[in-house]
Amino acid sequence: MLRYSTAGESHGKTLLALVDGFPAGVEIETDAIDADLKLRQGGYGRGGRQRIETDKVEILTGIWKGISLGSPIALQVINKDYKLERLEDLPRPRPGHGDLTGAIKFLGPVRGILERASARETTVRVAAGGLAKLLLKQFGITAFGYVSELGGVKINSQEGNLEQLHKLRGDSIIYSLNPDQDAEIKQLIDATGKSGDTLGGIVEVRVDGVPFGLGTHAQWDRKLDGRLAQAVMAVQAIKGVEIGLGFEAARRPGSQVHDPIHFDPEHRDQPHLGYTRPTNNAGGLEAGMTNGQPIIIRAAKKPISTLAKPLDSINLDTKEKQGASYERSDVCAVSAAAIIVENVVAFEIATALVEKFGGDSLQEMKARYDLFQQMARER
Ligand SMILES: Cc1cc2nc3c(=O)[nH]c(=O)nc-3n(C[C@H](O)[C@H](O)[C@H](O)COP(=O)(O)O)c2cc1C
Ligand SMILES: C=C(O[C@@H]1CC(C(=O)O)=C[C@@H](OP(=O)(O)O)[C@H]1O)C(=O)O
Repeated sequence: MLRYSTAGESHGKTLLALVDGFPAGVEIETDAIDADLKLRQGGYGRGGRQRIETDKVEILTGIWKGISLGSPIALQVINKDYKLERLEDLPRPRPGHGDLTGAIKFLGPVRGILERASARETTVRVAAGGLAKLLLKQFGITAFGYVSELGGVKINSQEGNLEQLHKLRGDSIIYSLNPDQDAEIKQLIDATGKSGDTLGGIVEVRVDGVPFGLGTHAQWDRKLDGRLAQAVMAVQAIKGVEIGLGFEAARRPGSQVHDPIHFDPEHRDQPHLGYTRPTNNAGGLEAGMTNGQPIIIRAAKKPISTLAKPLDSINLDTKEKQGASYERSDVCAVSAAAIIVENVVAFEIATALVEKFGGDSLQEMKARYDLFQQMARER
C-alpha cells in the first residue's frame, strides 16, 4: 500500500515525509519536486517567511543512482527559519487557528499546537505528492491545480486555457490570463492586507489520463471519491470539497446532471477506451471508481486566520478579554493551496493506481496496466 506520513514543526529544524510502498524502478527527478516546492512558496499576499525560505527536497533513503528501490523513501525539507527553542508562547489564542482547542486538549502551550498545525507542514506533503506525480507520469497521468476564485472574484479566462495557464504559472502569481483581472486581484489583496484583514478562495484540480477502475464501489473506505475528499479536506484551511458539479448537482434535475454514455470506436486506445461522455459533470468518478474521464475537484480555502487587526480573544493566563495574538502571517495563500491540493490529489491517485496494478515494480505495474487495458477493451 502506498502511503505517507509527515513530521516536523513550522520553526523546528526540519520537515520530513516518510513515503512507504512506492514501487521500484521509477526515475526520481528532484528538480520536478523542487519546482512544485517553489510554486508552493509563491503567490501574491504571502508573508515575510517566504523571503527567508528556499525550499528544496533532499531524498534521504530509498533510492539508488536516481532510481527508486521499492523501500521506504524519506523526504526532507530543512527550515532556514529554525528558532523554535527561542520562541515564546502565544497568550491570546487566534480564532480560526487550533490555538485554543489544542491548548485545552493537550493541557499545554499554544506554541506546541500552532507549530504543528501550521501550513508549513504542507512543504513535505507537496514533496510526497511531487514524488507520486513521477509515478503517474509513467502512465500518462497529469494533475494540474489552479485558482478559480479569490476573495469572491471569479476568474473567468481559464476555461479551455489550462495549457497556457500551466506554462505561465512558473511565475506563480498568475491567477488570471487576463492582465486586468490579475491587477484587480492584486489590488484587492493589497487593500485587504492594509486593512488588517485576510482573503480565501477556491482552487480547482484537473487530473487527465486516468484509466477506468481506480478505487472501488465495494467498500466505503476504499471509494476513491471519499479518499480524495479526505486528502483535500485535510489540507490546512480547506473548508469545502466538491467533485465534478458538486453542490450544483443538488440544484438540477437528473437529466442535466448525469453524463450520457456514447461509444467512439476510433478512440479505443484512450484511457476512456472509446466510451466518451459529452459532459463530465461526475468529475471522472462514479460509485467511487474512476470512469476514464478527467477528475475534477474543487476546494474552498477560508481566509488566513491570523489577523493584523485581531478579533476578540481571551488571555489564557488572566482570562481577560483581549485582542487575539498577532504573529507575522500571510494575507492570502490561495495560489499556494492550488499546488498543495494538486499534490495531495496526485498522491491519492497514485495510491489507487498501485492498488489496482501492484506496487512492487514499475515494470510489473506497466505490464499489468497494459493487460488490463486490453482485457477491458475486449469486455
Ligand atoms: C499555504 C497556506 C498558508 C497559510 N498561512 C497561514 C498564515 O500565514 N497564518 C495563519 O494564521 N494561517 C495560515 N494558514 C491557515 C492555517 O494553517 C489553518 O487555518 C490552521 O492550521 C487551522 O486549521 P483549519 O483552518 O484547517 O481548521 C495557511 C494555510 C495554507 C494552506
Ligand atoms: C511557513 C509557511 O507558512 C506559514 C503558515 C502559517 C500557519 O499558521 O499556517 C503561518 C506563517 O508562519 P510564520 O509565522 O513562520 O510566517 C506562514 O508563513 C509556509 O507556507 O512555508
